[in-house]
Amino acid sequence: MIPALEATGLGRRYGRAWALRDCSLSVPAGRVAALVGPNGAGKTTLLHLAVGLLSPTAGSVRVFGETGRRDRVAFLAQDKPLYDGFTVAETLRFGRGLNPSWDDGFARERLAALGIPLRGKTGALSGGQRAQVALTVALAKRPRLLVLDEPLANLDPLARHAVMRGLMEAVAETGLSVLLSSHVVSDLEHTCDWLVVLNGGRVQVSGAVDDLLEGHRLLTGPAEEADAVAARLPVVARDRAGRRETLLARAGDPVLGPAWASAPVSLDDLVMAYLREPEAAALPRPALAR
Ligand SMILES: Nc1ncnc2c1ncn2[C@@H]1O[C@H](COP(=O)(O)OP(=O)(O)OP(=O)(O)O)[C@@H](O)[C@H]1O
Repeated sequence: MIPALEATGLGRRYGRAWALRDCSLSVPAGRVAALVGPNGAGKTTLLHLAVGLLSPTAGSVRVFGETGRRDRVAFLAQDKPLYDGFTVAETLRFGRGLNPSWDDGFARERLAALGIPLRGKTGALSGGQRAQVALTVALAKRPRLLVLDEPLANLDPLARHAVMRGLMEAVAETGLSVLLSSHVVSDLEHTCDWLVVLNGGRVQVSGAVDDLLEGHRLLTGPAEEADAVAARLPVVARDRAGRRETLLARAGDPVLGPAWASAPVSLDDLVMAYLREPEAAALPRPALAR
């Protein structure tokens, strides 16, 4: 199947500084993919390249196999742009005028189900309601790929949950592919099924969340034996606390000595371990071999 997003040697420079460098990854269609990384990692740059708001300095990015056309891609920018003076109904009318594939029935039903009145001004809505209106506008374009830059920023936990649930419902109903950036990894664990970690403009991790979680373990044991364990297994990060050491290893469930405990990793453990070790990478071959 043609991937929703495929980047090959993708790079973008601002002046002499590379914001994104040598980025090669592929996100399959029908996934909810999370793009995480610290401030300045290059997330917005990658999203803008994906939707065609920026052009690459190097390499290429394809959406459903195409480098040029972006007519079935919807983009929700970081500041969730809505015209505060418009009512919700006017916002929908504006969207309908601009988008040939606009689904007005869907938009009205979705807002009614969320209890958001059409006659109110968008400027008077709560942050969570504004996020839902912006998401409804993006979904009503009936995109094949929806790209969202920090859709959970500035939302409380309930609103974050509601936004993620809305996205998952849209994916289940329409087969939509989603790429979203976020700082809040804990909100992504049960909703995103693909993970991309960007750090310092480079891709550190790209893969199915299930495979990544199954392929890593937290191993805790006596600090004096940790070097021997690390010599046998690919270790991403090490953390010593007194006489115990915890290793986050890229391994199934290794057989270790009786003094060692092995536990599954959470998405948060995994992301934090890679971000602390910028040289570590979990990428599909041949990127890993490189
Ligand atoms: N228009 C620009 N001109 C010059 N440098 C830029 C421009 N946009 C981004 N950069 C730089 O490129 C790098 C990546 O920025 P980008 O906004 O893509 O990161 P990000 O991961 O989205 O960060 P954040 O989480 O803070 O939004 C940063 O060092 C940033 O300063």
